[in-house]
Amino acid sequence: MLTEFELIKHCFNWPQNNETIICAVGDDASIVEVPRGYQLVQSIDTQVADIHFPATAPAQLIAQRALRCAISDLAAMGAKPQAFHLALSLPKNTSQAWLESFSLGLRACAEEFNISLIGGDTTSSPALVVTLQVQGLVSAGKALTRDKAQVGDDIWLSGEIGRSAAALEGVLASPETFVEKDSGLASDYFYPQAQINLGQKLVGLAHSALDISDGLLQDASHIAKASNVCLNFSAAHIPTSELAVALCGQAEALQLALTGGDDYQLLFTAPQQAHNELKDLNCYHVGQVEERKAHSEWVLLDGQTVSHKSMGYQHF
Ligand SMILES: Nc1ncnc2c1ncn2[C@@H]1O[C@H](COP(=O)(O)OP(=O)(O)OP(=O)(O)O)[C@@H](O)[C@H]1O
Ligand SMILES: Cc1ncc(C[n+]2csc(CCOP(=O)(O)O)c2C)c(N)n1
Ligand SMILES: [Mg+2]
Repeated sequence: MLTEFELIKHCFNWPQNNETIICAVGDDASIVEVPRGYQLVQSIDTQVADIHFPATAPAQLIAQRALRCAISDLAAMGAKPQAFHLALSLPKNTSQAWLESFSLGLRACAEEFNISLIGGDTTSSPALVVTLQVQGLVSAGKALTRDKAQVGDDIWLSGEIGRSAAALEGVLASPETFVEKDSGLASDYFYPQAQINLGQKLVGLAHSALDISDGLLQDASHIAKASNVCLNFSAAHIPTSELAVALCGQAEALQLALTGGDDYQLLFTAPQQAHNELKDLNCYHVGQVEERKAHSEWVLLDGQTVSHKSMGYQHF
């Protein structure tokens, strides 16, 4: 195995092409410029082997999936990706080939989303842990947040949900066999489609937004609580995928869409006058924001209390 410093130089010090990056990999800390009129949006995301991804999945997939999941939080805030830090904790026996594959996957994904690696930290560890701090830029005061949903807003989804959760059983059965992106559900798991372009288009259009990582119902409750409103979903309008229905049936596909997580689609609310524009952006109208009566539910399905045992993924 390479030494700690050889490894950083060899795998994580590639040229950056972004004039807002003043100091990147190699110094004690990074320095970035925030252009006048913009604010910096920052988020940190940890992924642990066999909790967030199968430890035996190809390294290049682990890397790019982790970056896609992390920048999804920038999409949810309407930010344009700028830079990221990588904290990598590696088992002592990690091979150079594994590291090179991880680095290639990370770099390809960073280039696809035009985001620069500006630093990080590398340690040994009993388990593989990938932590990504990501940051992006948004016009000052314009970021999308969870706390501005208004009674009367339409509720929208950026795409089909439940696809990745439907893929999980198959992915866990043989993670090392997945190689290339295709039209199957495993691609939804390994290549979550962070809604970076849509997120920026929603600035000025949506009142509130988040990305769905834990499951629609659980994540919806974050908007409801932050905005002190009730989100009432229409089950018939939740966009499940034909592939998931074919694999596990209509009822299970809906259940996975509501509570499965790993979607990385955006859930957002917008005033009714934005309806046509959002339809043109291929978004799905899935419910209404309503007044919440004291002590009543934050999230309803067809006006009813949600009876599902789990509302989404919980670590503890
Ligand atoms: N250990 C912590 N210390 C301080 N703040 C935290 C900590 N863990 C989470 N948070 C904050 O709590 C909020 C919810 O965190 P969470 O990780 O659930 O974000 P998320 O976007 O909902 O999910 P995801 O982790 O899938 O991106 C965020 O504002 C996050 O910054
Ligand atoms: C191997 C494997 N097993 C289970 C899952 C399901 N899963 C794990 S964490 C999580 C929520 C998001 O995490 P966080 O809230 O930490 O961002 C979900 C849906 C997976 N992705 N991979
Ligand atoms: Mg999020």
